[in-house]
Amino acid sequence: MASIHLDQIGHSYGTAVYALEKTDMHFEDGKTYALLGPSGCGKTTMLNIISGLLTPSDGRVLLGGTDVTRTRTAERNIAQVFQFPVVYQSKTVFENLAFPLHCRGWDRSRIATRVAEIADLLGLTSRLSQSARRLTADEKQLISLGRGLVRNDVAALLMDEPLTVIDPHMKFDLRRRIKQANDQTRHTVVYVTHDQNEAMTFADEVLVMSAGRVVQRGTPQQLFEAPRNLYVGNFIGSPGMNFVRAERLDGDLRLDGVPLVGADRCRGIAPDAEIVLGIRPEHIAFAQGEELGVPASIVSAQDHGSLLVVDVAVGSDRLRMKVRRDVSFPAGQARLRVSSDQVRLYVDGVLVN
Ligand SMILES: Nc1ncnc2c1ncn2[C@@H]1O[C@H](COP(=O)(O)OP(=O)(O)OP(=O)(O)O)[C@@H](O)[C@H]1O
Repeated sequence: MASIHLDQIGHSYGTAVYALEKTDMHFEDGKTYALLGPSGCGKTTMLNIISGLLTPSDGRVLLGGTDVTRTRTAERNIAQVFQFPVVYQSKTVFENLAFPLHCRGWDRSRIATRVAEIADLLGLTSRLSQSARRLTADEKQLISLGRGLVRNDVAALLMDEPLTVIDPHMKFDLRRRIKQANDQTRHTVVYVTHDQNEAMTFADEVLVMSAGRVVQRGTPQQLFEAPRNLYVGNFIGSPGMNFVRAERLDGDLRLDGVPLVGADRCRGIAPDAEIVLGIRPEHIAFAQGEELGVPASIVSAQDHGSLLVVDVAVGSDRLRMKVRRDVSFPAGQARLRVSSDQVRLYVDGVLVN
């Protein structure tokens, strides 16, 4: 395994607009990273620069400290898994999984042991002697994944939306299995996805991208708890963070007249700055009994499985809150309890506290 360093990397596909703006990015040896963002934000461009499928317009790629910017993909000692299965149709499942190990000159018994481990992990043991041609698209993609995971001596494992063709029912289980495999091998993994669930459950660190830039990188918890700007707050979470303008009175920040955040958290913020409160739907509840709460009216409720997402109006603002199905709440007017310590403050769209 190796660290990956993108040293002042940038890329343009021949136009004035950079698909990947100049950036310096370090991926630690043995950690799992997700590149997360909407279509066209530059995830695949970054991945292809790491794999060598693309030569960057600017900067250098270092694998384990060695400059590989001009080194061909085949010589970078990396494993890749793509969106669609790449299998040798004429070979059996066993032969497919064994292929990368044969190429490295492993002996037969070592290959058999390692292939058995990976097949077990991916639930392919009973299929090992079958021809790959007969498998479903799901199963073929499992083989591609298996081939990516089977070598534990690669510098890095690069995956580009590898679960796209996988049946949604299997995705959860498969994510768990890939994670489990990786916890054993401690590959350096860079995983491209536009699915935040995939990114947040799979990666040690997530890089949220927008328009050719990494706008925030952090652990799933950091991205959830302290989004650096409104874009990340919106993008992470389902539904995303609520943003409402705060009223500033006697130093406190209020929502519809109710104090939410104390003056101590506004220290250093210009007195005339417009402060926006970022509140996660998970951090709003209905106030109980005599408890002081923010007055609100219920607009609608949507079913999200075991939870309801309730749309509420507070003055002229709309907020969404997540409520357990078994919590009863009033049909019209309500009062909201907001977890003050979880409220984030933004000025000019950027997190300040
Ligand atoms: N070969 C190419 N030639 C010209 N422009 C390209 C090429 N490949 C990508 N682009 C452009 O570069 C930008 C970034 O594309 P990229 O594929 O890296 O984004 P992405 O986040 O991976 O998107 P997706 O999830 O849709 O694959 C987009 O505007 C895209 O249109």
